[in-house]
Amino acid sequence: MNTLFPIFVKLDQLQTLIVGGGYVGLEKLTAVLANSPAAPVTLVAPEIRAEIRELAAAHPGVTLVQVRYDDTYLTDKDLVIVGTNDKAVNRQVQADCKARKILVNVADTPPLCDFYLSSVVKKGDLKIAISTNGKSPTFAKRFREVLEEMLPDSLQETLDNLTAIRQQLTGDFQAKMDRLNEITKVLK
Ligand SMILES: C[C@@]1(CC(=O)O)C2=NC(=C\c3[nH]c(c(CCC(=O)O)c3CC(=O)O)Cc3[nH]c(c(CC(=O)O)c3CCC(=O)O)/C=C3\N/C(=C\2)[C@@H](CCC(=O)O)[C@]3(C)CC(=O)O)/[C@H]1CCC(=O)O
Ligand SMILES: NC(=O)c1ccc[n+]([C@@H]2O[C@H](COP(=O)([O-])OP(=O)(O)OC[C@H]3O[C@@H](n4cnc5c(N)ncnc54)[C@H](O)[C@@H]3O)[C@@H](O)[C@H]2O)c1
Repeated sequence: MNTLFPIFVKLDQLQTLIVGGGYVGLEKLTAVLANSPAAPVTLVAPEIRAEIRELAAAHPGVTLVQVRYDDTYLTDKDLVIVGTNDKAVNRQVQADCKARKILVNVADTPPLCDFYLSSVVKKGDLKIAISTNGKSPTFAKRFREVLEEMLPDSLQETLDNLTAIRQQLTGDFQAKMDRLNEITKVLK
């Protein structure tokens, strides 16, 4: 049973720390910025890949700190993603986060994660997050590609129309709900 509870997090209102500046750091920073381009993110690592520097140059919310991790970088952080090539460092960051009740993702080490990243399908305002419960990230990626292909670009127009209708509807809560359910029946 997949007991993970999906939520959509406002990363542009939170402080995120990424520890590690290699391929994993790049992958996770890319995932964060693809969804929340203005998110304040600090990335700390003694070596930082050139692609990460390019991303940081294009995203003013990103701060790069070229030093080894120490726990002072957890001050005022809400969310941490760690993926260094030193397992002892990864474990230490996880323990430091637990002590401070900060949610942490240890990339590639599911038992140490408080949350997983998901594959994300985007069509305008519609966003679908895919989890395989950690069973196969590759399946999640492929399924994202299938859904991206399947969903029409016109979906945004549908959402915009529904927003307009939603704002114009009068009556009590139940009446509005009934009307919106009636209008969207065609989707079933
Ligand atoms: C969805 C996505 C989001 C993202 O990272 O942004 C994501 N992994 C992605 C890709 C990917 N990751 C890996 C491969 C190589 C092929 C393969 O192993 O399948 C590929 C494929 C590729 O890159 O093509 C390696 C890998 N990943 C994990 C392990 C450890 C293990 O399984 O034990 C290992 C083995 C490491 C090793 O061998 O040492 C673990 C996790 N990876 C997760 C998320 C979480 C579960 C998500 C779920 O429930 O499915 C979880 C549990 C934790 C986490 O990292 O958050 C992103 C696709 C984005 C997209 O394109 O849509
Ligand atoms: N790259 C992948 O797709 C992938 C896939 C599966 C598993 N992994 C595993 O994930 C780990 C990281 O992979 P990678 O490809 O990003 O490695 P990498 O060698 O490209 O980068 C490692 C990063 O960790 C940083 N680092 C090391 N010690 C640190 C410290 N004390 N504080 C802060 N940062 C520190 C380094 O400076 C570097 O930026 C490895 O153990 C690897 O085996 C990677």
